Amino acid sequence: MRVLEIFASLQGEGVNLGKPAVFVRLAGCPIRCVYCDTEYSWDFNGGVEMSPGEAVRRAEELGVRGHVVVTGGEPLVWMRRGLEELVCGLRRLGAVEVETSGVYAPTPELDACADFYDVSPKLSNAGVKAPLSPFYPKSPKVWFKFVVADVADVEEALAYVRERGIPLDRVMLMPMSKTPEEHAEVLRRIWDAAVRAGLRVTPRLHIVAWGNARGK
Ligand SMILES: C[S@@+](CC[C@H](N)C(=O)[O-])C[C@H]1O[C@@H](n2cnc3c(N)ncnc32)[C@H](O)[C@@H]1O
Ligand SMILES: Nc1nc2[nH]cc(C(=O)O)c2c(=O)[nH]1
Ligand code: SF4
Ligand SMILES: [Mg+2]
Repeated sequence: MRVLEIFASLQGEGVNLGKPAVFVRLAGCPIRCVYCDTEYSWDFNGGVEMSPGEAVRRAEELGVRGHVVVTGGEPLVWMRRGLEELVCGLRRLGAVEVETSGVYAPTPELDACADFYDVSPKLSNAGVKAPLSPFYPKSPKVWFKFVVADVADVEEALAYVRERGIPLDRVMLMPMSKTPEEHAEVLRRIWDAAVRAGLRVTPRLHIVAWGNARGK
């Protein structure tokens, strides 16, 4: 598999917000959302070739225990090519959270080792066709994060979850942002709409602290 970066940071988003964690970012994404803050991850030939065992060893060397985040790119493109071994191996460091668009259902072998799925379904603001796999609304390990930039996006997210029977307490709105200024501006823009919709909001801690810096 091709690994872009392995680093220690705080989980900046979602249900595990604020937890110290090791991040393993895999290369390659075919989805290409217009707002993507990680465009450098799209290239499938990016990063370095690494066995799952070697990636686990490097993650372990960083010394952080308790939580691991596997992300990308779209990490699930590596299913049956090492992702299952990686996620199962990383469990000796702590709980493993997989960040995914939700387009691909996990293999049973991946599902056996993943503790959380942090699924970010694509609304019309992503400008792509990326249908959600029916696996996710039914899984007890799933939390959804919808990237929103304005009131219309919040309303679209609410309609999206209602249509699919996704429980509202599993859903979070996340401000579309790459800078602290944009983060604050979008939060203010969506705040009242989130209250009206009854939807929880997750900030993006790393964006507030560092902007869109690599390795944070
Ligand atoms: C880079 S993606 C990698 C995982 C997977 N490809 C996905 O989209 O969930 C990690 C997270 O960043 C979010 N994200 C990407 N660009 C963003 C932006 N400009 N503002 C807010 N969230 C963004 C995605 O929605 C996703 O939750
Ligand atoms: N601190 C921090 N938290 C994150 N949570 C999910 C991330 C990702 O890019 O998938 C991410 C990231 O890039 N940085
Ligand atoms: S699916 Fe994730 S990594 Fe791929 S373009 Fe969209 S936000 Fe970026
Ligand atoms: Mg990120």
